[in-house]
Amino acid sequence: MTSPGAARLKELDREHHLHPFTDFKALGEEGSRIIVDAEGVYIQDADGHRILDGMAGLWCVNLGYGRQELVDAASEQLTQLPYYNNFFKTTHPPAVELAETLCRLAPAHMNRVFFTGSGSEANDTVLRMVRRYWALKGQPEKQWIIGRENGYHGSTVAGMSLGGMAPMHEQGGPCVPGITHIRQPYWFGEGRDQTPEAFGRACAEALEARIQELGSDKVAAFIAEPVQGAGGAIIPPDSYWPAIKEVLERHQILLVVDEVICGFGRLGEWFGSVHYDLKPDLMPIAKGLSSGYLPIGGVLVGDRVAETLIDEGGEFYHGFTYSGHPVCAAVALKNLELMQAEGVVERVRDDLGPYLATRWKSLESHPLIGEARSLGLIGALEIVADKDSGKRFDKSLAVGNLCRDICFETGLVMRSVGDTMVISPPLVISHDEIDELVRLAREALDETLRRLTAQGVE
Ligand SMILES: Cc1ncc(COP(=O)(O)O)c(CNc2cccc(C(=O)O)c2)c1O
Repeated sequence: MTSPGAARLKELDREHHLHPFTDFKALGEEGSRIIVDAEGVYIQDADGHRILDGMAGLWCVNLGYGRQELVDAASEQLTQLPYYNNFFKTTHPPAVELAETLCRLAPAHMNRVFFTGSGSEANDTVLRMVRRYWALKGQPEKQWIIGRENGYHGSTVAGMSLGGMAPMHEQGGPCVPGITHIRQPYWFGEGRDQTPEAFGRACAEALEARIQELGSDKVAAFIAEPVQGAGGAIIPPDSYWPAIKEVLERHQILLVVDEVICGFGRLGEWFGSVHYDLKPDLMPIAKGLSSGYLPIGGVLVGDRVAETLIDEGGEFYHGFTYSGHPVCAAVALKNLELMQAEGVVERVRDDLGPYLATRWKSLESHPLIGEARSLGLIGALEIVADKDSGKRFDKSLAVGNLCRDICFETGLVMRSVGDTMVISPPLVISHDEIDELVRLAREALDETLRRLTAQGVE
């Protein structure tokens, strides 16, 4: 059956398809963009527009589009064994080999992995494991989990509750009990009355204060992303993580480092935990694990939690139909093999990350930009109404969304988080493509400024 034309697809999409994180009515009125093809760092829509995908899909297409090796790995596994589960004391080669590979790439103390179908399911698993661990240790009252305001840990009820995004809580609440949030290390948005170093320490002191408030014997875990992604590519001050580590080491509290975005080379290391010298007890993963070609997630489990769950736990009543799905695992395994063979992570650390940092920083000279920051291949631009004061535009203007839509017109995907523009390109991007990304971003900022000026916006 031939696929309907673009116009027909848009009509059917409007009639039948409810999109994630979308104002359904507004999209119905505006119509959706049909993405039909992709190669390298580019996507192509049904109208023939070639667009540089500065977001690698949703922070996930780390190896870029069109990797035939991943297609072949899926095809071969589909032919060999399209599905079987790991429930009935059964397993299959892809799940075993992927588990071994992941544990070899993970920090030395992490030697077990539990597979899921997504990052949200990984964080649901984290919640279940944290509670189970402390019950097995004879401390079931250690129930509180501390997250951060504006942190993102998924869209299941547990993921939403672990995350600190108020609009999600207002829509999807009541949240899972026993979860509380402290301030985020967002210096540009919340800390510019202090030096970044002082602000980083102040955010860590907030963790200490909350632990004291709740009682150290009642706090089970702290969950955080190394760099907050969906919250706006929030790179913490250098003082933040060392201070957080010091607080956690003084209390018997598990550390959960959510690596769904920061994992698999995004920050120039296999995991953000390596970049920040963290020792997670639990590490949710997804996205770059398979470069987004097929859905797979999981939780890497540190020895002290794993050994308790194994030696004292008996049956752990938790799991999903697609936990360790053979085709998804086969693609993830090939993805990791290619990343290792091509030296992708090392190139982000030693070449592409530094190159992007220099080119990205040049955008800070733009009249609309208050800060241009990046780490590895994650970057953010803070759009401001006044460069000196950092004053923002009125939220009603939705300048970030305007800039995002203009980016698409100029041939670039950049994500807007409020008035913060975010990029997270594929890790196979070249210097020339980084130059093009920065040029297109500057063009979009110029056009955004032109339109605001034409509207009489100061
Ligand atoms: C840190 C983190 N943890 C968990 C999840 C949930 O993963 P799943 O989506 O696979 O259930 C995420 C997902 N992050 C995510 C997902 C969708 C959109 C955007 C955006 O920034 O627009 C970000 C994430 O960024």
